[in-house]
Amino acid sequence: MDFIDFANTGVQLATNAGMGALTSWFLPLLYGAIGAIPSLLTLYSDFEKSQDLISVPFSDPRNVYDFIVVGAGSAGAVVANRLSEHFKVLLLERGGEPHPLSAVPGMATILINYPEVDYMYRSVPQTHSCLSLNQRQSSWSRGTGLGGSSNLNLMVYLRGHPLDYDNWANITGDPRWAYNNIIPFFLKSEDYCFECENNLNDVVEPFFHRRGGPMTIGKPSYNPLVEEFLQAAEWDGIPRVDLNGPYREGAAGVTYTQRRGRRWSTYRAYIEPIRKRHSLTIHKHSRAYKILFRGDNNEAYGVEYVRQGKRRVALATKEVILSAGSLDSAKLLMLSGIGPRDHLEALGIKVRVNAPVGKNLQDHIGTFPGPFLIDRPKKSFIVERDVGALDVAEFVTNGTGTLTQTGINANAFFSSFRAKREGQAGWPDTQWMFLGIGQSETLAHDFSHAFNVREDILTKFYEPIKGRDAFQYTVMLSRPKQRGEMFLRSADYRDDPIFQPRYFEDPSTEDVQVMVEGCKRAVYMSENAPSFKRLNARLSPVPFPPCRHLEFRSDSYWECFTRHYSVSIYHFSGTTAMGRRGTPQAVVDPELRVIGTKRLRVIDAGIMPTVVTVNTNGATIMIGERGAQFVLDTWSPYINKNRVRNRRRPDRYRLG
Ligand SMILES: Cc1cc2nc3c(=O)[nH]c(=O)nc-3n(C[C@H](O)[C@H](O)[C@H](O)COP(=O)(O)OP(=O)(O)OC[C@H]3O[C@@H](n4cnc5c(N)ncnc54)[C@H](O)[C@@H]3O)c2cc1C
Repeated sequence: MDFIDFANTGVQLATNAGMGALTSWFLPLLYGAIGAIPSLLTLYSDFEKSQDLISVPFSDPRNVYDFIVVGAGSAGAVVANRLSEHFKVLLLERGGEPHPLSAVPGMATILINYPEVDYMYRSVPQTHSCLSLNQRQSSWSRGTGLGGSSNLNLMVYLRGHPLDYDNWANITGDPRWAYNNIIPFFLKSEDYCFECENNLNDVVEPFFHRRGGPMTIGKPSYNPLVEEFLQAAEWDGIPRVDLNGPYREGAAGVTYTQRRGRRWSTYRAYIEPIRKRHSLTIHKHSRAYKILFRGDNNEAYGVEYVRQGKRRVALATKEVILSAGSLDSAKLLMLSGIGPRDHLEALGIKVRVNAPVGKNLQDHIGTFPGPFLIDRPKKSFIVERDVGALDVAEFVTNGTGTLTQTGINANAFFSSFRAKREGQAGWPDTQWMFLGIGQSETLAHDFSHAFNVREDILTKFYEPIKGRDAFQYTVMLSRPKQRGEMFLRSADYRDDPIFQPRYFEDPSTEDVQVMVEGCKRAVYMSENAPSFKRLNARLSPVPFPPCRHLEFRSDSYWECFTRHYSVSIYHFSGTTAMGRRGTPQAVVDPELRVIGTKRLRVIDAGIMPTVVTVNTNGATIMIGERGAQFVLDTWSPYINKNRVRNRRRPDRYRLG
């Protein structure tokens, strides 16, 4: 019984008991339930871990497979599925089962930054950004368990701009990464919910969508203020488009990885349906810490890992594939002797390949201009008003209603002064995520918890307007110029790496100026577009506390605001960048093989040579599909000889 079945039973009982009575005591119950989240998470994860422990055999079984895939996240789940259609695959995953609460989109922001579901990495203290964050450290969340960060993310599904991929094709010299050539891999994964289109004015390009793939994509049934936002964007010159087709600039209501209102993680899409597949073995609670190599040409033949506290070795007769995410695949490579020579030698790690691992680290940084107060009541989403017993019932029984949204309701992409000056007006470098959320009681606490922002500052900023209908934006720097880097803290795999993003440290200071322009444009549009004027939308009069000394709304105010209230949008990439062999940034070649080794690939968000200009999950799933196909093409002569195909296990999934 999953969470939804469990909740269904509860709702049935509650309905029988009389829904009116339920509604009156629901609010205290809701707050109680939110307060109990840490205990619920711990209880579930302890239980799940001990259940898994029972399944681990005492003696080592023969641990030999065709392929070992390390990490079952957005990309790894795809790779394990596609390869195990034809070959014996071991999928190693550091975490366990996805937490049942993660199925509820309305819980998404609340669940971030708990150790049971999130590795909770932190950047080093920043000097030009994140100034109002605790210790000036950006929160670098990473999802754990089967599904990885696709269990924890805010579910926005966007593929990216055509030029993102044409640029990759240029960098790699490989036309297979050009937009037109990767579209089939987006389509391969997609199960587009055409019937979820709930706004007649939205644009959908049917040619760029299909039904029937594993990954269901669609629009949530509840999307506050989105039509007003899209009309405002049009008024401001940003047309309505299908943001999952080709566009120059454009805006659209949000598309989520969602089926029947629930989160549709890569676990749900790619792993759950094939858990009985005979050729797939899953070892949960299994953390890889070293790749095994043999010979002078660094041929990978296995992985050392710790499973439920015990050291294990697994062998791969064909390839080892790292899909541990951009931060952990890079870490694993460095621990195994592939990385910058000086750095590895300083830690006493034997260098196999001197490679720029961790050097090209990129992320998207965001800030939150607003809130914009509105006069029409009940237009925005306010949790204590808009989530009642009936809403829970609606979600559980129909998969509709207020709980089907994560708080991000629409997106728009446009080009800043810099993009225009550089002749790239058709390749947007700024994103607005539109948040139709009002000023809930717990907003300061929730944002503080999710993004590591100082709660005292957010309380002063949001408290005076508590309970008001409102909306706000996340402005995101889609094409940052600055690059960061990551290092190992030590040669001990248990230590978190050191992450230095260097947000806003580009010598030109234009990264922050692009953000300032995005904030000012959001204010102008929100206060002047007719669709928002009808709601009397206006910027809250409360200035951001650390920037009080500056003229409110001036350029210097917005720069201060952006430097203080800046957070990671969790789009870490580029640490194991693909490129032409022999070029300084390349860690993997265009077929994702680790340069300087044999039988070793990286297939995850780390291979992006430049971060896509949109949220990264969609691109990472595509990388999983594209990468898996490279592997299958390499080993195609063996495919027909393989008999494991399509056989199913009698039990739920094989233990051991
Ligand atoms: C809070 C949050 C919100 C986000 N919101 C969005 C959004 O709305 N839309 C969007 O497009 N993108 C979003 N993203 C980004 C997106 O989810 C990621 O880019 C994407 O999931 C990365 O996929 P991946 O396969 O590279 O890594 P992951 O999905 O992180 O998978 C890595 C997996 O490897 C496992 N692992 C790590 N180390 C080891 C090891 N040593 N041994 C074994 N297993 C290991 C991990 O447990 C994990 O399961 C968000 C991310 C976060 C964290």
